[in-house]
Amino acid sequence: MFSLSTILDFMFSLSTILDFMYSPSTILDFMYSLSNVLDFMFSLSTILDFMYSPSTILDFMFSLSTILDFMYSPSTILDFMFSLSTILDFMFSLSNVLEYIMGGVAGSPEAVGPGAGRLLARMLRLFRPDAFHLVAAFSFLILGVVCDTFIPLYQGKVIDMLRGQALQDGFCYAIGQLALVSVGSSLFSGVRGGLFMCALSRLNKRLKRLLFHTLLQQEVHFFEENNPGGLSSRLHSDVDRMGRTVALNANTLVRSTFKSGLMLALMWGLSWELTVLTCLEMPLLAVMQKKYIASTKELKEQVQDCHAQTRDLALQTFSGIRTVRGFMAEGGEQRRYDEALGRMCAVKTRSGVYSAAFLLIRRLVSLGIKVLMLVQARALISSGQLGIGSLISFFLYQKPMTNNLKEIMYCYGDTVSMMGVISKVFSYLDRTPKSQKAGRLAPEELEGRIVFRDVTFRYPSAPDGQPALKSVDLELRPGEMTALVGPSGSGKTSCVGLLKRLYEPQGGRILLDGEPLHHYQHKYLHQKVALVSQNPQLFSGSLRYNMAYGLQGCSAEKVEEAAKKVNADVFISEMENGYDTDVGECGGALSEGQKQSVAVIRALVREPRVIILDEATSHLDVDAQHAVLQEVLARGRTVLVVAHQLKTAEKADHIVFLEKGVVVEEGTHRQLMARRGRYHRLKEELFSQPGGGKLSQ
Ligand SMILES: Nc1ncnc2c1ncn2[C@@H]1O[C@H](COP(=O)(O)OP(=O)(O)OP(=O)(O)O)[C@@H](O)[C@H]1O
Repeated sequence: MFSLSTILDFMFSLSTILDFMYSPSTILDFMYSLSNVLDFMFSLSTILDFMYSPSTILDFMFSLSTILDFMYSPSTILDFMFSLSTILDFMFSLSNVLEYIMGGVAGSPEAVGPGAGRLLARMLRLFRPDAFHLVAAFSFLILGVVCDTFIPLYQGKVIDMLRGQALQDGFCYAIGQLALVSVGSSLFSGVRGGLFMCALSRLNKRLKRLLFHTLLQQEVHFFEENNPGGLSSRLHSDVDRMGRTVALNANTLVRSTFKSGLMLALMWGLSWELTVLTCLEMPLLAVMQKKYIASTKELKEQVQDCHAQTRDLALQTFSGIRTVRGFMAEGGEQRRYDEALGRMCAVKTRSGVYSAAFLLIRRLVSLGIKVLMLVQARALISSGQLGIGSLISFFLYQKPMTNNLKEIMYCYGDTVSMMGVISKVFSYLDRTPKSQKAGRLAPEELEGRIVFRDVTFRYPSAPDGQPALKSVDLELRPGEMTALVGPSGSGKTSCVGLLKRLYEPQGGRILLDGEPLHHYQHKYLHQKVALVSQNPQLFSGSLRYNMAYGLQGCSAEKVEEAAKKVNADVFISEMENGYDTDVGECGGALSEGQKQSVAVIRALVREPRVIILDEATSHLDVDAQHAVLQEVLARGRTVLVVAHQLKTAEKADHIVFLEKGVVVEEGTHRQLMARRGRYHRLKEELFSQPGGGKLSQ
């Protein structure tokens, strides 16, 4: 018998390890199966010990007699249960309060909105491609549950057999059955956990891919309205959370519901009176849970707001560290962060106190029901309607049964708390970009003539609704360099934004070779109309990757040829890895001038017909500036320069002077100076200032 017990011990520990390996994240599952195994091992070893070791017989008898004592003396039961569970309740409530105060709370149950069922159904439909994994997982789940549920029944049977002779004929058979269901329970739940994790990671991949794709399609204004940190967190943590919550909760819900049904049937067979009392607890707790969720909804929202506020504050400070340091604003930022932390702590403490009070009341209700059950059990045993083995079986069912019900309620609360996140993610997935859909036009020959005809444009987020451009008419001719000049805020950058279709005008049209911009293919338009800005955005990767950015199949020769034309090959050849040099995060390993060279090459390799230079060469040396201008103007290209420097505007063939979103003057430098109008006045003003020469003030 000893060796049999050792083999069983070994098998149980092995199956538990396998279980854990297959479902590492399902800690609850693991703990639950572990407790089953432990339960079984405990009862088995107790039974074996009982037969072979007299001292344990005494222990066992003592524990049995304690149970019997409880049955026959209600006052002891009450004393014991009150003292034990009051201590436990108090400790639990205290730890809960502390956990909340220390900031350990996350997630918030929100009231279920009318569309919650629809959202959930849609979320579940996303699992459709994983149907095979899910069917297999649920099959193993049901097998595991069946095994699980029969464990206490066999334990009760074995205990009942002990009351007769030392060894009955069916005793070994009953132990074999018990071992079989225990091993089956661990094995099936392990395989089920593994399959669920597999389905979940596949869903995560699909959902993230889809959301990233949808976000990439949105118009630029969307990214101005939603900060990048928030979007990235939706894409990563929210998608992870919603997948995990729905998958694990569906798993737990099915398992707990099926198991509860099966257990209820077995418990009803043992004693219907005790079963009714057990079931009383559930609706009471459900009503309380609902009330608690409703009353703390606002508080939970406040906790989330506070989290977002502190996160944004830290992000803003870290990303603007140069400004913070430059203006010695560390103290101010620290104060702002401390204040935000203080607000968060206060809200969390309030939320923790509510939660602890709820928990305390819930525990007291559970305790009351337990007392009633013990009183009833005593009456049943006295009248001979219930055997000790059956009562032990019933109690062995009762705890997991209560746990199942708690799990079902937890799943409900957890899923409800995810509704806000799920609906936000779906709202992004459903969002259609507000920009006009690009057409299919992609002519082989493009002259590059741009015409702004009566263009009026207002930024969607403009606070006062004032248009940035009002009835603008202008023409950019091929082979000519046109300069946009005007004071700060006059609308120069807005013209560039419209030309690159980052925004859509509300009135008028922008034509490229006589066709509205949105008639052209998206890829074609951005290849033929290239923008080089003063502070170009570089991405982590090599110089070559950044130069050919967005161009698939761009040859190394083409990149190197463009670099030579603008004298950039000199600094590249001095770098240890040449074109393969890593530019660092956001190009942090390059100087401002080197970044501008990369941006110019990035535009040139596209062989554009229209080039927009937004003070794009301000950090280059004179030779490089000259080389860039020559290359840009070659091949009859249309060039638009946003001129912040006077000398840049003077070089242009045509100057357009903007003020408050209106074209007030245009012509060559000579014509505008002769007219002695706005351009002339600005030039005079600049020359009268020390260090003058900058047009945008
Ligand atoms: N993203 C935006 N959202 C709302 N309003 C904006 C936005 N960008 C610019 N504006 C407003 O539009 C107007 C024109 O701005 P724009 O950037 O086109 O001027 P600019 O001539 O390029 O100025 P600067 O020379 O300083 O770059 C300004 O009144 C500005 O406040």
